[in-house]
Amino acid sequence: MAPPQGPRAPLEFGGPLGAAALLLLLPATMFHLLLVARSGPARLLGPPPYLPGLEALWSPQALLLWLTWLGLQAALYLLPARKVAEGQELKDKSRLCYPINGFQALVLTALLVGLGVSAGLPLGTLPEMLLPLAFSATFTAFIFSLFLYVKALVAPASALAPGGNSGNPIYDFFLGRELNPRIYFFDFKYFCELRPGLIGWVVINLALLVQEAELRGSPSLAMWLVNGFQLLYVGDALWHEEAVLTTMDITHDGFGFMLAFGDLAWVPFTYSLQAQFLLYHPQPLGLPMASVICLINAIGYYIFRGANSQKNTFRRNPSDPRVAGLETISTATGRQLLVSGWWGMVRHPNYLGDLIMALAWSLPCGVSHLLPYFYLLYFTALLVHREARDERQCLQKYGLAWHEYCRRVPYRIVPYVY
Ligand SMILES: NC(=O)C1=CN([C@@H]2O[C@H](COP(=O)(O)OP(=O)(O)OC[C@H]3O[C@@H](n4cnc5c(N)ncnc54)[C@H](OP(=O)(O)O)[C@@H]3O)[C@@H](O)[C@H]2O)C=CC1
Ligand SMILES: CC(C)CCC[C@@H](C)[C@H]1CC=C2C3=C(CC[C@@]21C)[C@@]1(C)CC[C@H](O)C(C)(C)[C@@H]1CC3
Repeated sequence: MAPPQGPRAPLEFGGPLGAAALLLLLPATMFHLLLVARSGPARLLGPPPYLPGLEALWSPQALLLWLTWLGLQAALYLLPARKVAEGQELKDKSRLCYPINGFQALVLTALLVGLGVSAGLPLGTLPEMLLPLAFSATFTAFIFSLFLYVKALVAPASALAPGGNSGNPIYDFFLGRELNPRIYFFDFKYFCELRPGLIGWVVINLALLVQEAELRGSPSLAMWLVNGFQLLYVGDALWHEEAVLTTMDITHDGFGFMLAFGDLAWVPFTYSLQAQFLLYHPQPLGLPMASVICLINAIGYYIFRGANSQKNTFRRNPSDPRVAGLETISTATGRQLLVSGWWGMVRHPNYLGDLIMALAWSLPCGVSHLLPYFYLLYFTALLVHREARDERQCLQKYGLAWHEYCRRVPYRIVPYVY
């Protein structure tokens, strides 16, 4: 059994009390958003329109559907992959292998859903099941996190994450103890981060579009835009699946309730909020405004993809001709930091692009309600917090070289603002 690492890693998220509050607050916020999106006034701030009873939340059919979905995605994960990629080096100097077949899973899911719809599957009824489905996803995330917590008790110390091993069970349950929990080749964190939630988000959006078409004759332009933008985002994530192996979630964070709930419940049921809002609150959108919004999304995507690809290319092979001409700072670890190109503009250009896209996803919903802007607000808070965590880790890793980088590139996310 692995001993707890003690209080060496500083506690995050407000320690055990903060973690306990988040355990309740995150699911409560998700249900609040689901209820408010379908209510007439759609008021983000204020009490929910009603408190659902257990009969509105608990449905064996929804649980069965949810488990079938997880099973389908797990089966697609296990299919032969076009490539097997190596992850970052671990504490014991080994590297784990990951199948690169996420995009294939998206395409096969689309084919299966298409086949199902042509065989009479009532996709348009899915929006009515969102509440019990979200409840099933939350329930499974709790049970799954318990399993992960217990599994970590028998994991070797070298398999534990730097945080999440404080010895406080609530805090550790929330943050996650084991870095890469696996059963043989099946990596739970990698699977959850990119498959059931992200692909589920796209399917929920599509079901909302289908229901809107059934209700009003055809989907609105606003609904098309939201569906198109978010499909591009998910498709891009799965196309560049290998890049997720260098994100903080995979390389640093343990797998516990925060990520299990985030991946399985929060992403599909709250990231589809704009499409949910549009189904119940149709918004007029003219072609000129739609073109402006498309341009905003394109600019955001260009920055997001450019910055992420530049860093990934550089980390994989610094002498790649696409990045070889960029200016760098050497660090004591032997790794270098880019100080020109996207990473010379601000210290997190990828966050900037992501935030611009988040704005483009809300704009089709008009400006009469705050609710569709929830994602933008939450995402700004998430990225500011994430950026602070990343800066702490980089300072620890690179010391003086990081100070030099901050001096050369003073702004964090938005040039001349922040
Ligand atoms: N939609 C959503 O809900 C979310 C989306 N995201 C997106 O995920 C993507 C990945 O984000 P995230 O994992 O947080 O962080 P990043 O991809 O920005 O990775 C940060 C790491 O990049 C390396 N790095 C930092 N500066 C430089 C530099 N100048 N030169 C070279 N390497 C550098 C450091 O690691 P090292 O030096 O060790 O390589 C650092 O720890 C982002 O695009 C973000 O917007 C993130 C969270 C949620
Ligand atoms: C529930 C809490 C409020 C916090 C949970 C956070 C998670 C929802 C996010 C943490 C990092 C994420 C990433 C993506 C989705 C959201 C979560 C899981 C990502 C897969 C989205 C698509 C991007 O292209 C990406 C770069 C692959 C993202 C990686 C990080």
